[in-house]
Amino acid sequence: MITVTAARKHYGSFLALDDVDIDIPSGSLTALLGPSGSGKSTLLRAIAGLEGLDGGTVTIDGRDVTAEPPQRRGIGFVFQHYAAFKHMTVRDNVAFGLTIRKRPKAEIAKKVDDLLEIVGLDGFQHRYPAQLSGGQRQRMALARALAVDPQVLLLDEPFGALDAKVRTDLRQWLRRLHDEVHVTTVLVTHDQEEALDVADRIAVLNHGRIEQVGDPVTLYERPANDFVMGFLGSVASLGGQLVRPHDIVLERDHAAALALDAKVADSPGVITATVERVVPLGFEVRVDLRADSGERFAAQITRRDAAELGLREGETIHARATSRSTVVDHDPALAI
Ligand SMILES: Nc1ncnc2c1ncn2[C@@H]1O[C@H](COP(=O)(O)OP(=O)(O)OP(=O)(O)O)[C@@H](O)[C@H]1O
Repeated sequence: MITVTAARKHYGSFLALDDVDIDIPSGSLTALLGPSGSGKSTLLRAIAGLEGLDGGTVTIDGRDVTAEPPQRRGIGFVFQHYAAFKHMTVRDNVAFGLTIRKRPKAEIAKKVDDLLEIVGLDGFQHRYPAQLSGGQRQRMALARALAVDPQVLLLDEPFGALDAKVRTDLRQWLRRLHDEVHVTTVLVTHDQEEALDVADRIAVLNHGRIEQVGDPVTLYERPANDFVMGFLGSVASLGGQLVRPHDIVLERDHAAALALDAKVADSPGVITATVERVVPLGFEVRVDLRADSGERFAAQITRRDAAELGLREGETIHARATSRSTVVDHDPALAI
């Protein structure tokens, strides 16, 4: 378990970490998610020991490492732009941490072979970093970080510089790798889809503070506040209330909309709106709407529902958030 308690960090007069408390369970893959400048990297670097804190403590498995340098914290680190040793082969790059620790040659050879297989780079041991793709280089970086059996693996936007398809492949690969090696992993990302896809816990940061920590489903379905709700998925403002676009049901008939089972607290009720656009998104359809009040919002419905409704631009429709709606929980007692 990594425990960060009351972490504070200033850069000049700017407060980058504002009394951050977080527990990261052993064996978890925890994502630090937040917008640019929210303090994710600063928190990760503080756990790594690459950034000193103005106040607060970091413990790893019960050991207070606040005053320890990075090399004594038992961590492996991978950055967005991994600094490989260009003049060394893949094999020697991965072996680096073991070589400087003067491990026996046979042990190093076995370990490197095992790791290259785990990261899917067996057969690449004699290549140089320049002869690898960006995704392969990041996998080599992970193998190198794992070589010294770290207690904790810290990843700062490791796939940030790669194109969308490679990113998606690599994050699924990371999830499988984590299931195999179980090392406590902390991943910094600003991409909510990436966090939802790979992490078993997500901490949402904003302005140097943690807004909420929880598993992806809890954060998506029971966000503690508007910020978390808006950051983890699309939102629509319906009668002044934030709801998920796919939790909005559309009816041609006002009475049918009123009859919908909508046990949502502070339900905005039935909103009468004009269809502005119908946008096919594949399996679903996004319906852009303008309420009589002038408020614009979007509903997301299946193609089948859209076909049944036979929606046309300019028509009037009745919208309601149903009982399945994710409505922000304003009760601070329930906020995690
Ligand atoms: N060495 C530094 N000196 C001054 N300000 C810094 C320094 N490092 C970070 N900051 C500032 O602290 C804030 C938090 O930075 P941090 O890198 O932790 O954010 P982040 O959430 O990781 O953002 P990003 O996704 O853009 O990397 C930012 O406003 C940044 O400009």
